[in-house]
Amino acid sequence: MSTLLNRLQELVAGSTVPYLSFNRDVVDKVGKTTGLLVATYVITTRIYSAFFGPLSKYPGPFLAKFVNWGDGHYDSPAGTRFEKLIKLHKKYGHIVRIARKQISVSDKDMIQQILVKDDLPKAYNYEAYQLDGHPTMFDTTDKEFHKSRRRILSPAFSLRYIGSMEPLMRSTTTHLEVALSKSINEANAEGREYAEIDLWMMLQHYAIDIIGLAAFGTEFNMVTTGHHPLPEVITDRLKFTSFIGLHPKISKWIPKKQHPFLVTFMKDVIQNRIDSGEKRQDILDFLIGTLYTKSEDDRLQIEDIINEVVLFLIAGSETTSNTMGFLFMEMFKNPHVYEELRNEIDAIEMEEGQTVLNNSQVKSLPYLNAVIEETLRFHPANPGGAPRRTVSDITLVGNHFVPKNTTVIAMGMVAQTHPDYWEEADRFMPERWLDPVKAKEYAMAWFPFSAGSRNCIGKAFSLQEMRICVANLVKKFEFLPIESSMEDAKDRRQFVTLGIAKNTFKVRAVLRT
Ligand code: HEM
Repeated sequence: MSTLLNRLQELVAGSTVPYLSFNRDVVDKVGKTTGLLVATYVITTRIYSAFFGPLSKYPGPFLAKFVNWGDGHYDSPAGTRFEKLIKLHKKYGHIVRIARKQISVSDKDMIQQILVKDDLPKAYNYEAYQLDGHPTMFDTTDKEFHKSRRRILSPAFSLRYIGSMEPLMRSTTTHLEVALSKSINEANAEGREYAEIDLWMMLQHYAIDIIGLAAFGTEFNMVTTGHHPLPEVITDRLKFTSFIGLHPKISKWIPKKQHPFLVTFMKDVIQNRIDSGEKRQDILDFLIGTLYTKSEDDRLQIEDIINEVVLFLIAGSETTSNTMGFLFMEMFKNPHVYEELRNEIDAIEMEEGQTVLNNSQVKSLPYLNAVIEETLRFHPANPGGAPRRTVSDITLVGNHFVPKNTTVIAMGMVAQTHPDYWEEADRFMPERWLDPVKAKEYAMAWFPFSAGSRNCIGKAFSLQEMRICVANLVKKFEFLPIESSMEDAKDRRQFVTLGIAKNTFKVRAVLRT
């Protein structure tokens, strides 16, 4: 009783010291206990998930069992994440646990299941690409949203429509030939037998000119003039986009706005198109059409249109030009392939008055198609795989259980070079595609354009462009490798699209007579 009285007297006298120290003790104890409980919970659940959880049976790097690190973890040096994943698959097999809640899969049937049969939605890291809160057809993770966008844009990729793109592909090919011939003639005038040209850059300019015309009827003239501010801004964006895509956690804190130059440029293009009332039936036309649609769900805002068009410029340029660059590299490494292709193309005569081979002359050339397919097998534009997420528990072919909320990467690049599915898998061998029965079988393990509802909408477009460009270049020019360029080009990097570290590939070019 007297102690209680003493305490009361202390408090009344304003001495709060004992009171506070009593509280601090309690707080300390509660804090420590809570901390201990949380730590115990985290450690126990991590240990459980690492060694006993449903993903524990899948092999992978030891630390990956515990940490849910982002894709950036494997991306050192920058742009080489795909090489790390390939190595992990070589070491651990078709299913690798690459992070606590992430697996990478290279079994062809499982990939078909993930992308086609189960059609799993895209993983949330795609959202890092979204600008100003306006998702595009490529980066949305919402299946319904995607369906509606794809429906709007599909007509721009119908075979008939792509056929109508042919004249612009042929005229851009003519520009490319003129630019190349000019360099060669200048070199000859200076007494050199050949011109040294940057084939990589020339092909990039070519693809940008084509997609600029196809997407919104704008002539960039990159092939002729060598520069235009819009593609240059887009190239910068691509590097930024690649970084944020790999580091989605950091990217949450970075404001993601469309580049002001792109906004102003595109707003002008859209406004001019609306004011002129011109109907070009290009991608922009289909997008502008949505501004007047009755259905509110289908009505896009200007920002949506800008982001979609920019997406097409990105998705439709380096993917295609870099594939053609790799194709020439492979032909330099395999001269018999170059010779075979040249023979096939030389057998086609130019028609009276014709200066450029057209699509109907080249679309069914077996060897040309085989060389393109084989190039895409070794150098797919997206070698880092397609990340998807499980929205419920699933069982992959062969009874491999994968729980809900797991990121599953469909690692097509590994499947399409795996000895389980390919004879002489490491050899660049276009001939393998010439036997229709075998080709059908191989196609089941070939994913350069992905598969399922999120496959590449531009596949037919890019194939047509590559056939026309490669056939005409092979027919009219002789390209010869430069050893140092070939050596440099071995360093491949993926910044959204697969490319080469130096972004330049010099070759010697001669006019064929
Ligand atoms: C060699 C050329 C090309 C290759 C190898 C290629 C490859 C791919 C791949 C693998 C995807 C899926 C990406 C993912 O799941 O993250 C994709 C999607 C896409 N591609 Fe391509 N692409 C090429 C050319 C083009 C062209 C020329 C265009 C446009 C004209 C284009 C437009 C798109 C779009 C819009 C998507 C997103 C589709 C969707 O989610 O519905 N691509 N492409």
